[in-house]
Amino acid sequence: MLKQALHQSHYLHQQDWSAITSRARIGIASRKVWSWRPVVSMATSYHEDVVLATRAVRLASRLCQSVQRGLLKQETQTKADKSPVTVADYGSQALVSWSLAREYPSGSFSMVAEEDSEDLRTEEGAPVLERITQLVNETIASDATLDVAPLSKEDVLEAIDRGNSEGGSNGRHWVLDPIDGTRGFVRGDQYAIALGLLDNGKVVAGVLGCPNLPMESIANGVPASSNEPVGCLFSASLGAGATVESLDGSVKPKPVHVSSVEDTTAATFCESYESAHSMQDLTANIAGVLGVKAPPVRIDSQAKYGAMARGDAVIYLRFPHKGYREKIWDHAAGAIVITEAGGEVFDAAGEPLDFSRGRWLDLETGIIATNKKLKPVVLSAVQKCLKEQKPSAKH
Ligand SMILES: Nc1ncnc2c1ncn2[C@@H]1O[C@H](COP(=O)(O)O)[C@@H](O)[C@H]1OP(=O)(O)O
Ligand SMILES: [Mg+2]
Ligand SMILES: [Mg+2]
Ligand SMILES: [Mg+2]
Repeated sequence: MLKQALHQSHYLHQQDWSAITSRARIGIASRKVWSWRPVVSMATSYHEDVVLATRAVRLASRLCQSVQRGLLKQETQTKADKSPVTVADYGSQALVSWSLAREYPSGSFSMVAEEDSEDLRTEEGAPVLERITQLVNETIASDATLDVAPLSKEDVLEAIDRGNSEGGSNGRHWVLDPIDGTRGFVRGDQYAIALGLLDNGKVVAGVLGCPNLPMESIANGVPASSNEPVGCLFSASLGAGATVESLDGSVKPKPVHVSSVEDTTAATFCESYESAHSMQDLTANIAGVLGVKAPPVRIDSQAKYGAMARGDAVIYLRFPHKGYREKIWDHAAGAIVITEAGGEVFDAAGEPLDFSRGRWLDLETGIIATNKKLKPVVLSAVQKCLKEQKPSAKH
């Protein structure tokens, strides 16, 4: 409560500041950009936030790419919830947090992020922290635009822990999954650095860095080799559409749109690579009811949302096993990329995802994304299959 009250008072203060200086801020790249705004409306532009988010995600992507290239077994730990976490998860979170927070007045930055520094503060965590700090500093040093002193281990811990916000329905909060799809990352497959922005409980901007996603369509699976660059960056902000560009900047942003397929028999669907993350027997039933003929495109992480936003697949079905609670950082960036590309993301009741409730998403069984035309028929197939599911397998 106290935190929220403090946040709100900053928020009000910043409204005044923003009104006075908004004109001066536009287009000045070398100056610090504070981008507080009073209310969510179609007239509000989140362009500057997307610029900041893009810079942060690119920086973190470089660290992740470097770790994935030389991934060593001892660089993977298992968290208490049995999900793997690597030095890259921590390093990515530290870099995004550091990169964004330096643009904000002290104490006014809020971020809801997956990782925390607890394990790194133990004796066992000391060498891991050492390695993360080294990776963070190497990445910063490799960026010619950043002329800053190296971060200390304490700076890195602090940056990671800046992700401890509870989010909620008031004010502005960044939402970060530093590596979404850690299992895919460890396997050498798809993963994403997913960064969203909440304004009064609504996702208003999002950037998805997908270092292993080819710029060409993966409708027929991920090609083994390609002349197109690998590494995509999707971005979107409220009312401004969604774009894709190459992560390395060699291909400029171009608008993306979800598939316009209206006939489910011609539709393709995507889902988790990991069968432990989604009930693939249920999704196969749903696909059967819809008459989908093609086999699913199975890839890790929110890269699925990016791929869908440019039409590589028409439907995304995600039905975690009983007891799993979805987190906001696993969907915030992906959801706005899809909606700004003309699609919809909803739960089994047909409701849009509610990001205003804190760190978790409270939703009615499963997450579905598709185009607006197909929503009713997909929803009805989902509801039919859920009803027919054996009680023991139900959520
Ligand atoms: N048991 C689980 N069920 C569903 N999702 C999970 C489970 N464990 C981890 N996840 C999260 O699912 C997402 C990736 O799923 P997928 O690749 O199947 O779409 C990630 O956010 C991953 O977390 P993490 O960010 O730690 O990788
Ligand atoms: Mg994780
Ligand atoms: Mg995740
Ligand atoms: Mg993660």
